[in-house]
Amino acid sequence: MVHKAEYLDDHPTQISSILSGGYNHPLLREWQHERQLNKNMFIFPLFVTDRPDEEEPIPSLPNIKRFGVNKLIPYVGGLVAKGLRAVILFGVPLKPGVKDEEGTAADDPEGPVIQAIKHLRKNFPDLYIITDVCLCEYTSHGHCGILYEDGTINRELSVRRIAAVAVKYAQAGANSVAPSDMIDGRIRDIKEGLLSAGLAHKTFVMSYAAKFSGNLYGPFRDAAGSCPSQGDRKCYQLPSGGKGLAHRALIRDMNEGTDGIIVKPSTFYLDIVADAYQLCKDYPICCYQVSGEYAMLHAAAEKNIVDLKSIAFEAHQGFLRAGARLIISYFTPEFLEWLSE
Ligand SMILES: NCc1[nH]cc(CCC(=O)O)c1CC(=O)O
Ligand SMILES: [Zn+2]
Ligand SMILES: [Zn+2]
Repeated sequence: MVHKAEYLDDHPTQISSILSGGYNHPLLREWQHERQLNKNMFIFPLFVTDRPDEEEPIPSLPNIKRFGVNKLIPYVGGLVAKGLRAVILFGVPLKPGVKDEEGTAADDPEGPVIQAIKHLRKNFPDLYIITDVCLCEYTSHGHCGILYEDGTINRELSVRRIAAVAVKYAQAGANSVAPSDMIDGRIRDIKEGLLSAGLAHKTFVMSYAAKFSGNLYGPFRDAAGSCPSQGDRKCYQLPSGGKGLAHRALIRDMNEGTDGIIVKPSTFYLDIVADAYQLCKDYPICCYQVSGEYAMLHAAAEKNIVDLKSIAFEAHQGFLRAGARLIISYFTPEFLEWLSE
């Protein structure tokens, strides 16, 4: 067995152990990045409500607010001026009584998402609009699909409904649809729906292909009011130890015709991101730094355990290192500033 390159035997000074010459200058340190963080990689999550004048902070998500359409446009305008390229929309229906078993409100033409798509499209023609597609914000039970009487997911009805919602968002002007339920077969139904609607050629299907069920979605569920009233999502979203299952889910969504791949959460799942980079090498890989990850970094910064800006760079550089090309991040407004400095 060989532990040492042969030529080193002639060099007792171990010249190959001297690495610091490669990073002793700030510019050199940047040259060591295979890829640099860039404004065009960032996708900003927006919570949109059906109360047009609402602008409401979310206590567990520092600096993030829920917006009604009237407040959304000026807010997004400020970010577009700083270089924002893409957003992902999450609907938050607040009107009492709109939630039902089937999530009917998800594609209500007067509902928050379709209204937001239309206003954003009109005001910012170049903004790339992705819509999260899920039923959990709209169902009375808070699950991501339609349920059988025994509370388990009715796959057939769920994916049909999710596909119908995705098509409505694309018809309203969304550039991309991102189904986040993880129910088998929804990518195929969405693609077929887009094809029948004549929209498949201009809609990017970005699947949450490896979405793990876990402890990091709490602040989001506060923001969106989408916590399941009974049970959890463990029967349709992956167990945290499920590396093999994650691979199979990535392959499933590629076979069903997805265009892009999201891995979520990110920081605790960088091995899965790296695996996706190999397994889905012909697809753009997107990391979603979820609400819990974001909130934890803020909490640590408030306790002076970390410096917020440095830790945010470190985390996001980790996503790129693992193989991500896109990042859904609540830090997007900060990065638009930081990357301008
Ligand atoms: N299914 C909807 C959805 N899409 C993205 C997130 C979470 C994002 C975050 O925590 O920032 C969720 C919530 C969930 O699965 O409970
Ligand atoms: Zn050996
Ligand atoms: Zn959901």
